[in-house]
Amino acid sequence: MTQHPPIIAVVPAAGVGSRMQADRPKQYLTIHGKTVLEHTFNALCDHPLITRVVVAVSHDDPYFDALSVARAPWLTRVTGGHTRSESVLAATATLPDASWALVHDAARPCLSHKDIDALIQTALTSSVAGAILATPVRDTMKRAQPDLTEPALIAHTENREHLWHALTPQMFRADQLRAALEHAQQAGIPVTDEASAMEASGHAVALVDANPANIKITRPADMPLAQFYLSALHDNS
Ligand SMILES: Nc1ccn([C@@H]2O[C@H](COP(=O)(O)OP(=O)(O)OP(=O)(O)O)[C@@H](O)[C@H]2O)c(=O)n1
Ligand SMILES: C[C@](O)(CO)[C@H](O)COP(=O)(O)O
Repeated sequence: MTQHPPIIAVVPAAGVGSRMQADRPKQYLTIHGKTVLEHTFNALCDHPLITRVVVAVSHDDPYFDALSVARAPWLTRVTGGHTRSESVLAATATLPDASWALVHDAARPCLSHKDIDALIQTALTSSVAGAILATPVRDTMKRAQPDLTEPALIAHTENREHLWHALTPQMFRADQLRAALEHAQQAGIPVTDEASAMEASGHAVALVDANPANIKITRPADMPLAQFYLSALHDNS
């Protein structure tokens, strides 16, 4: 790859983890002696093209300062918002316009070096505004009827052709991402990932076929899975 603007990782870590039902936000749960957030930082910092990390932490977070990385020179801390996109916007406000923002959930610690490489390669060399890691949908997809019955009832089977799961990291020029997030916020467009904001602003975004082991820890059953995938990643590195 030729000379390019700096690539700065943005880590939204201001969530409460309500679906995890733990005694603390899931990014501070421990796997193999390290918090989920520290595993995520390690995955990003081990990559030679990532020069800095900006983390968004909740305003009343009592855990972050206790981490040994809290005062690392490569780390900038900002205060997160009420939603994930507000947290990402607060972090992108600190980035130089011409830099690349590589946004990655704190809750996805099982990220491989190979997938970061593939994402960066696509974002830097394709004629698109940016790229995201994703995995093609494997299972038959059912749309449930909207009324909340128990059990839920199938309304119809969705066509899964060309359907992908959006993962992170998601990589865009910092100035374009900031403008797209601000536009979505002002227009009241709900965005659950950075690509949604970029799409709403008319940008083309590429999908990079990634390892499905890069799960977002969301519910209690995800913890043993993440533990397994982290062991497998380290055995193969
Ligand atoms: N206001 C928020 C909400 C979420 N996040 C971050 O965005 C990522 C993905 O969000 P999600 O899994 O939904 O996290 P939580 O909000 O923590 O979980 P839940 O929805 O179960 O409450 C996580 O790394 C989370 O810390 C954030 O930075 N700021
Ligand atoms: C960004 C994300 O992880 C991509 O799958 C996801 O959209 C986050 O959504 P959530 O509603 O915060 O779980």
